[in-house]
Amino acid sequence: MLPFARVTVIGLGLIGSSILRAVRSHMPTVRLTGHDADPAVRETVRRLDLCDDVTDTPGAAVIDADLVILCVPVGAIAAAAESFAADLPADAIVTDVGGSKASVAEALRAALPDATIVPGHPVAGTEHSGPEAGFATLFHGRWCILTPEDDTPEAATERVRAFWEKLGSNVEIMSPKHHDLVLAVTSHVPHLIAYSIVGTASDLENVTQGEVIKYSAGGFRDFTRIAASDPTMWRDVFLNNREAVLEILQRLTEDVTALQRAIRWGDGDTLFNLFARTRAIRRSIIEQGQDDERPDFGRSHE
Ligand SMILES: NC(=O)C1=CN([C@@H]2O[C@H](COP(=O)(O)OP(=O)(O)OC[C@H]3O[C@@H](n4cnc5c(N)ncnc54)[C@H](O)[C@@H]3O)[C@@H](O)[C@H]2O)C=CC1
Ligand SMILES: O=C(O)C(=O)Cc1ccc(O)cc1
Repeated sequence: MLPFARVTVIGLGLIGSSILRAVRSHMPTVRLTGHDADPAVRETVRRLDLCDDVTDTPGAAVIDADLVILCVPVGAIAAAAESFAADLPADAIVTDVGGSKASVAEALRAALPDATIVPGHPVAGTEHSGPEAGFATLFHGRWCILTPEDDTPEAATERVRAFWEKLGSNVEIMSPKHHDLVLAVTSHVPHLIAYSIVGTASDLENVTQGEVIKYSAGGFRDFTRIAASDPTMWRDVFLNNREAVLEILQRLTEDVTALQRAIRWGDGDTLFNLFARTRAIRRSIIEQGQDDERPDFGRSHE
């Protein structure tokens, strides 16, 4: 028994197109409809034949949907939801994939006051964007976090859970506020660090005579991958998770200051103990199969 028969995806970039591909692959009888605000993206999705119908208007896309998934940058969620509000069937469930949750949940509720909404976030992605960057296995073995409201019918949350499990994900339920704090630590601040160090290195290119790029085979290269992530998407994430990101940045600043002091005073024990602890964290992530070095992670398209 499939959780949904007619699924509509609004926003057909990396995540939206990956969902289309994954539904085709895991639930081939589901009728798939897509819409994107950008006509060039709609054309690409038609050419790639990723869904049954690509509509030119958002209203036509949702008119007979039983699940609508918003896959747009979090700053565009309100406008995207408003654009189809008048055509949404009363019994449809609306979800999204935005990387921040508290402000997104509020925007969805304001735009769709009577709808059944189960906000979500697949914690799976890459630094690429657009419909050609998507792939069907993106969600395999990855967490998808759902943040239903207190009065969301449990049956609706369970159907959305079943949908993500069909795509190969593990599903966890938490409050939007807790999601935003956890993701600030594990994803948002790490991206900010990458953007920041690559920017600093680039500013220093005059001093280093081009050697930053030349010798970027080491750890710096990993930072450049993350810092190549979509500028619109990440601008919106930081503006929509301001409180948690600022809280974690404050903690990080204190910890970096402590390391600065250890280096200045030659306190090798402090440095060694931290590095040993962080090495163990990396090893436990790999043991849990949560790293990107899995053979099916789909990086072959890079
Ligand atoms: N990129 C990643 O690794 C991940 C992204 N996310 C979340 O997924 C969402 C989408 O991100 P990506 O797919 O990476 O971005 P993307 O840039 O590849 O695709 C976004 C698409 O949304 C379209 N769009 C923008 N405003 C629209 C509107 N009002 N109506 C219809 N279409 C509209 C754009 O034209 C674009 O094609 C974001 O909210 C992001 O936080 C979640 C997990 C991972
Ligand atoms: O590419 C990477 O390293 C990522 O961290 C992917 C990612 C980006 C944004 C999300 O909300 C979730 C996952």
